[in-house]
Amino acid sequence: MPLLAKQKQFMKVMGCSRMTEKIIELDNISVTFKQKDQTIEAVKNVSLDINKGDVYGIVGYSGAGKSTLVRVINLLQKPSSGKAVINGDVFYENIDGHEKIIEINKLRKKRRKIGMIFQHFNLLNEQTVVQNVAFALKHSSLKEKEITKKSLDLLKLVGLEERANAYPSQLSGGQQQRVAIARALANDPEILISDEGTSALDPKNTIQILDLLKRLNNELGLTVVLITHEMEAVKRIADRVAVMENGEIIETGNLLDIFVHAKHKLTREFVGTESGSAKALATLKAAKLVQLDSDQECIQLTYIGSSVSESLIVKLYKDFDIIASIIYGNIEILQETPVGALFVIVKGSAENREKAITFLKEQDIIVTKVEAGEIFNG
Ligand SMILES: Nc1ncnc2c1ncn2[C@@H]1O[C@H](COP(=O)(O)OP(=O)(O)OP(=O)(O)O)[C@@H](O)[C@H]1O
Repeated sequence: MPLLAKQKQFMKVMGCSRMTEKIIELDNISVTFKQKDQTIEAVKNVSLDINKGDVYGIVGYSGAGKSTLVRVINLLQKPSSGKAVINGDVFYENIDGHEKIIEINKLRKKRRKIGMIFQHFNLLNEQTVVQNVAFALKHSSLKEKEITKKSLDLLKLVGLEERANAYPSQLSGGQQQRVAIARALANDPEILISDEGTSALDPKNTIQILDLLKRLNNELGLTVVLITHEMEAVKRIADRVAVMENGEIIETGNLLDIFVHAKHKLTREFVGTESGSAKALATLKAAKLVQLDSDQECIQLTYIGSSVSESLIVKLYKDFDIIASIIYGNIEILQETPVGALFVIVKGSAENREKAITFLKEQDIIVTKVEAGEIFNG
C-alpha cells in the first residue's frame, strides 16, 4: 500500500480524522443509591468527553455501572454530584452541594434529541411496526399524514419498509431492533444510545445492527454511544472506548490504543490480547520452550494494515543473524483495517536482538516484549 494511503488508514484507526467538538461532557459524575441501611456507589467520579460524530463504546461486565452512567446523559438518572453538559446545555451541576438542574420543559425537548435503544427492543406489541415508529412523533407538530410519511421513510432507512404493517411478534429480533432504531430516530436525534442493543441478538443479526448503527453514524453524523459487555461490538464500529469496572472508568482511548496498549488486565481481557498471550504461552509450554535460553526472548509484534511478511523474517536472519520462530498469530479487523498480532521467539545475541527490534519498529511494527515472568507464571 502507498505510504500516504497507509498513513490515512492509520489516522482513521487512531481516530485522528474526527471532529473534536464535544457533544457529551461528564465531569466528576457520581451516582449513589441509598437503600435502607445500604449505600451503593453505582458510578464513582466519572469524567468522560464524547465528541460529535463519534461511535463511543463503553464496555464492562454486568454491574459495572454502564447503564446508570448513560442514564445520566438524558437525566433519566439524576447524579449525586458532578456536572453533565449535553450539546452545550448544562443538564446537571452540583458543586459544593449547590444543585442546578435543567428546567423540566427544556429537558423534555432536549431528551427528544437523544434516541435510545435497549436489549429487549421495548416495542408496543399491539401496534404495527409503522405505528410503533409514529408513536415517537405523537408530541410533534407534524400532521398525521406527515407522521405516517416520516415513519415510513425511517423504516426505509433501516431497511424495513416492507414490514410496515406487520406486528412486532411477526418479526425476528434483528428486525424488531431495526424498528426500535427507526423509532429512536423519529425526532432527528443528535445522539443515539444503545444500551446492550445487540445483546439479545444472534451473531448475524448483531453484525447487521452494528453495521446499521455505523451507517447512520456516517450518513447522519449521528453520535452513537454503545453500551455493551461485548468487545466484539466495540471492535466492529467504535472510534473510542471507555472500560468500566466497579463504577469507575479504568481506561479510555481510541480503539487502536486500547487494543495495542491496554494498561489494565481487564481491558486486555476484553480486547482479547490476554487470551492471545495465553494461547502463545500455552504453545510455548506445549513445545517445552517455557524455559527460554539466555539468547532467546519472546516478543509480540503488532502491525496495522499490512502484514509481517516472510521476507521480513528472512531479513532478520540475513541482516541481524536472528532466527525468528512464529508461535502464535491472530488478525483482527478494526474499522475495516486488519490489525495483526504475532508472537515470535527471537534467537540471537542480545545486541543483535536489540538491533532487530529497532529495525522492526522502523517498519511501523509495534514490538512488545513478553516478559519471562509471564511465561513462567502463565
Ligand atoms: N435504581 C437502583 N437502585 C439501587 N441500586 C441500583 C439501581 N440501579 C442500579 N443499581 C446498582 O448499581 C450498580 C450498577 O448497575 P448498572 O445497571 O448501572 O450496571 P451495568 O454495568 O449497566 O450492568 P448491567 O448490564 O447488568 O445492567 C449495580 O450494583 C446495581 O445493582
